[in-house]
Amino acid sequence: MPRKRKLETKDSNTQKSLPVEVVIEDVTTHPLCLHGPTLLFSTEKGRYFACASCRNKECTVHIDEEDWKKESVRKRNEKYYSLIPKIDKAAAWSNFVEVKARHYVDRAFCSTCEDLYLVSKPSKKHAKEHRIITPLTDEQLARPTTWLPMLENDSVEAQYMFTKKSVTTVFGILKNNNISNILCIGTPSIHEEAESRSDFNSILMDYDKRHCNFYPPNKFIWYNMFNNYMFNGNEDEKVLKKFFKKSKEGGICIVMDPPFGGRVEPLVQTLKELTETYKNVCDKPDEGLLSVLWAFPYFSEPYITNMAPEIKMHDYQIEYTNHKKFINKMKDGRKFVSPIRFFTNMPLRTIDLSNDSNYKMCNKCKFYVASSNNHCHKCGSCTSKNGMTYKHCDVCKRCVKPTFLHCKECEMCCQERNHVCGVVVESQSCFNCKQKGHKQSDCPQLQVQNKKKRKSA
Ligand SMILES: C[S@@+](CC[C@H](N)C(=O)[O-])C[C@H]1O[C@@H](n2cnc3c(N)ncnc32)[C@H](O)[C@@H]1O
Ligand SMILES: [Zn+2]
Ligand SMILES: [Zn+2]
Ligand SMILES: [Zn+2]
Ligand SMILES: [Zn+2]
Ligand SMILES: [Zn+2]
Repeated sequence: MPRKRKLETKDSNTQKSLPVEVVIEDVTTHPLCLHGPTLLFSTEKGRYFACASCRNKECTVHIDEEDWKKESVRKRNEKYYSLIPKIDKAAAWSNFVEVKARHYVDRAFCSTCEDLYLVSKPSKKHAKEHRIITPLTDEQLARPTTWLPMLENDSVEAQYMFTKKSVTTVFGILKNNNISNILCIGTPSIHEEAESRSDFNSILMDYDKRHCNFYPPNKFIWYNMFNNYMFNGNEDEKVLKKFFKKSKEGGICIVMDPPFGGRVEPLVQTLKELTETYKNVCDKPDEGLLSVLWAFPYFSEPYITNMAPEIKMHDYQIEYTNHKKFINKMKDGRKFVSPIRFFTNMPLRTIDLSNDSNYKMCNKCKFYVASSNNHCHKCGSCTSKNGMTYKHCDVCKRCVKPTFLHCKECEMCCQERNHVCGVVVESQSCFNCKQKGHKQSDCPQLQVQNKKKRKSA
């Protein structure tokens, strides 16, 4: 009798083992929610439209695909045309100019109202309990990420800022690729740095609309990266197209750092749509995907390379200033290793880490890898993903984490600690699709293929 297998499923959108897929298609005909067009999700139980914003629990729009065909449902959804907020960028900019013209002690920002104002001339009364930040120097106005309170709602906006060192690494990579135009998606600290330099031109697209208080209308777009939605519509489309046109001659790169729980499929779709716009505007029909430097967890690698094979993962461990979870993990005394890596379609050899003693040049791979990474001659690559030194298993014919041991019963390498034969552990990945939580023999991908084969036979 076959042993009963327990499959742990986790109800998060981190794509660990949740059988929910995003259907990739044109979203402009989808129902709306306050965050722009919804995405179409597909599960075993059926397909439905829901908020595109990553794990947004506050947004309750949920419409079954079948119901969307009904006139009454469509009518009810129309209200969102007028409900979706817009921002007055011109007014925000003239306010900034007025505030900037005054002495720094007169400048203040109310974090509760998201309002930049003059202490001597408050535009409205800010209640006692409001969080006021004052004074504000020129330097602070130029770098709001250094003092704006972080939005730390982990599920939706989770803001984690790059350290200075990581910012420097990004600019080094861009320089090595002759890039002078940066489309910053969810990377305000890269935008700030670019704006402070004369050799770069940049635009920020972010869901945090507080940034509109500090930039002229052509430098910031209030944006949802999961459905490629610009809240100010046509006005923003023109701004983006103008930016693309201007970058026709110099190189251009998208530098993107999505919230960590974000889904890969809609993000890749966004990259493709932005590339299409660029190609049309700049009349470059034969260009491939725009250059991209995308910060994301290493365990997303199979999903990203599956959807966009030209995007490769580099071994650089991106550092953040305020990752609470990161810092907590360090309490047990172990050296903390950031799980965030760069994914890029630029040549990996252009990531020069010669000044960083935590990295070494692999002469076989021809790019920098973590010093702890070992080049495996059997696999033909530096195989570590998570910063540990992996070891090769001759039975599985691949390198595995050092905490794994080959189990004859399970016919695969399994986490050594607490291993129970037959129980598939969340952290184990399938040899076929690399997804976690099931073995190759249970791979849904292979089952679909087998079904198709059976049908055609
Ligand atoms: C992990 S932080 C990255 C910050 C970056 N490391 C930096 O130093 O500039 C995620 C960023 O994406 C933005 N963001 C969150 N959800 C978004 C969405 N749906 N669309 C666009 N931007 C979003 C956040 O406001 C934040 O700036
Ligand atoms: Zn206030
Ligand atoms: Zn190597
Ligand atoms: Zn190996
Ligand atoms: Zn093995
Ligand atoms: Zn599988």
